[in-house]
Amino acid sequence: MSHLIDNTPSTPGKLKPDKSPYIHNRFRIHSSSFSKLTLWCLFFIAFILFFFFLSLLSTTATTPSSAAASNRRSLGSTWGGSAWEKRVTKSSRRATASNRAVLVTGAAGFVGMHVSLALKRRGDGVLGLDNFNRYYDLNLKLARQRLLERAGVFVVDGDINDAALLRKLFDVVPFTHVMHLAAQAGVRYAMQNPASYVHSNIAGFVNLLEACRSANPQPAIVWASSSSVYGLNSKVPFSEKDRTDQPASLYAATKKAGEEIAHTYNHIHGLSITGLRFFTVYGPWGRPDMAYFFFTKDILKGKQISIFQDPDRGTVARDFTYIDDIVKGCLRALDTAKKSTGSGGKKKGPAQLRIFNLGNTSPVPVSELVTILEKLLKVKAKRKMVPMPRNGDVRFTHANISLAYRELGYRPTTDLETGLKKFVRWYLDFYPGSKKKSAW
Ligand SMILES: O=C(O)[C@H]1O[C@H](OP(=O)(O)OP(=O)(O)OC[C@H]2O[C@@H](n3ccc(=O)[nH]c3=O)[C@H](O)[C@@H]2O)[C@H](O)[C@@H](O)[C@H]1O
Repeated sequence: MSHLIDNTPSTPGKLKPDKSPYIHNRFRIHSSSFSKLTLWCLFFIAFILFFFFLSLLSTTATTPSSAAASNRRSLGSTWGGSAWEKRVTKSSRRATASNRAVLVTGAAGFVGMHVSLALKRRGDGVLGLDNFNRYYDLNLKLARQRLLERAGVFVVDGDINDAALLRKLFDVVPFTHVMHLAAQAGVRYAMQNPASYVHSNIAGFVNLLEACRSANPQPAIVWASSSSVYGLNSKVPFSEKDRTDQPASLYAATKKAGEEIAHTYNHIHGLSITGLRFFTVYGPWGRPDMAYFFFTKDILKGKQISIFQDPDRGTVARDFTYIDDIVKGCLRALDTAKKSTGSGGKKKGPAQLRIFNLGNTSPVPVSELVTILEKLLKVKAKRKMVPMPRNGDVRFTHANISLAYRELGYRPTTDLETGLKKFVRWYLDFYPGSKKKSAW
């Protein structure tokens, strides 16, 4: 130890002069073996770095598989591999009587699940796609997925913003149709998370249309617009020819933007596109963020519910439409959709572009909805009448469905009480403890 102490500099940058030849020699011997060791270490490090950068280069190269891999990482889903491809192919295989292979986006969603089941039941090839986001209870989405799985519908876990995934799906399956139901829904949530509406309803929709226009053959597209596009329009009932340039929520604005984007892709690329304006869809397996759903939950819990009232004209009402009627409308839209005219990204001629209202044509005040729920649940609601907040809601919706009737043969048959009865039966079955906890 002493020699080391002896050689410590007394002045910065200087070594003390060597006093012993022994020490001097040892130092020389050490320093020469040290420099050899350093050299070898440097070689070794350079060698490792060389291979590290080589592997980095090969993973970031823009080959489809590496792009897919990086997309997968960034979007948090997992897809790919031969077992996965087999499931995709099997699910998309149509029965002999059908000539349709349908990609259903938002398949683990409310309308998506019902439409997928109906398509599968009649023999169409059906592949689901869903990003399983956490906007509402994931367990409900997973339960829908299990139901679909049992019916032979595979739901791919992925996002419509994942271009590589969409490319892959169209490579594996020549889809004849796309039923696009994936969206960020809810009119009031847009105040909290506007970006999610832009992400799903605009960026995601464009990404999907890009995949469709490049696909060969190009599929025909049927997609979910919304009654909310009528916004502040006061002319009733709402007809497809009425004004849709006064949206009352960002949700409505993104759906309206979707309609304009659809026009562009139809015009430039020859995609056949049908937009369906759904009017407040309800029923079994519904969305927990919707009023009829959380009213049921809160009434059973004995919690107070807020019923919105218009400060000027009182009644707030909706043209509530039962899920089975909506499903029939979706299937009719699919069956009457003409083929897209483009191929390989090039338009070959004018293509079909349609928009339809799918409503029930009989608006019901929200207070009446609550009265029906009270009767079905046998529990009195704790009502609080509050002025309708100006955060996305509109006072009234009422669909004119004559165009859908004429061209699709769409005719809704379920009144609100009948539909809610089916919803309540499902709810009590799905949440078995909820009735016992009620204030009844
Ligand atoms: O047709 C559509 O295009 C949209 O339908 C649905 O929107 P809405 O018609 O607004 O349904 P929903 O929220 O169930 O409110 C129902 C009624 O309860 C009233 N309402 C609501 C909440 C509350 O606390 N109190 C209340 O009175 C409220 O004022 C309203 O009158 C979808 O969510 C939407 O994604 C979109 O698809």
